[in-house]
Amino acid sequence: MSRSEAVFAERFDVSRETLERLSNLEALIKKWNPTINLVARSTLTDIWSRHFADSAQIFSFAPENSDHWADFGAGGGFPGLVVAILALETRPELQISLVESDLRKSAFLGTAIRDLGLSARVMAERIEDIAPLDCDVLSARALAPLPKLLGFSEGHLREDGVALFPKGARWQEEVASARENWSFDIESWPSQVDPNGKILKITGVRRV
Ligand SMILES: C[S@@+](CC[C@H](N)C(=O)[O-])C[C@H]1O[C@@H](n2cnc3c(N)ncnc32)[C@H](O)[C@@H]1O
Repeated sequence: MSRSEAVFAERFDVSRETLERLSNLEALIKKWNPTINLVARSTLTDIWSRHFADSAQIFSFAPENSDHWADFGAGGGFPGLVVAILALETRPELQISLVESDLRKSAFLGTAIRDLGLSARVMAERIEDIAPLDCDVLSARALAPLPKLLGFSEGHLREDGVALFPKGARWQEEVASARENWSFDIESWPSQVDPNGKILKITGVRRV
């Protein structure tokens, strides 16, 4: 086991099977990345601490009784594929929808789901075009500023649902800007991978 795998395993207390699936995902990302740029090349040597840990911390903030998780702009599968891997053993009933409009990236997501034996569906469409998802957890990493994310959540996130958005150093500006048109409750936790970042947990989203 590599040092980064060992650190991840200790931090998130996951099984050997989960580690093996994450290792297989790492290999798939490295294989596909030169052609479709799933993650920044500079982070390829750091997939466990930059991408897997970031996704796993988001998973840890979701309510345990949630039943439908949607990841918007899933890209190379962060956090959505990692959520599907972590859910496989701990929450096998969780329905997972990965929305990704780029056809090559959505093909990658489909291949990863099949090869790793995961349970998730890929929607190769623009968020603006999909039918209401009726999800109770919505995540999006590196997709858009908060006001736009709240617009995306409208019509998809249940009234009592939870949005989980990792944000960087300017998160407070994004929250202030979102307050101009939206009312919501917010909790935030320091990100374990970005010293200036936060994980935002947003509930009770309504237009004002
Ligand atoms: C910067 S990438 C982030 C990918 C992934 N969430 C991550 O953190 O590694 C943003 C992704 O969102 C997708 N995307 C952007 N706008 C979208 C839209 N309107 N509907 C669906 N996907 C979209 C892009 O194709 C891209 O893969």
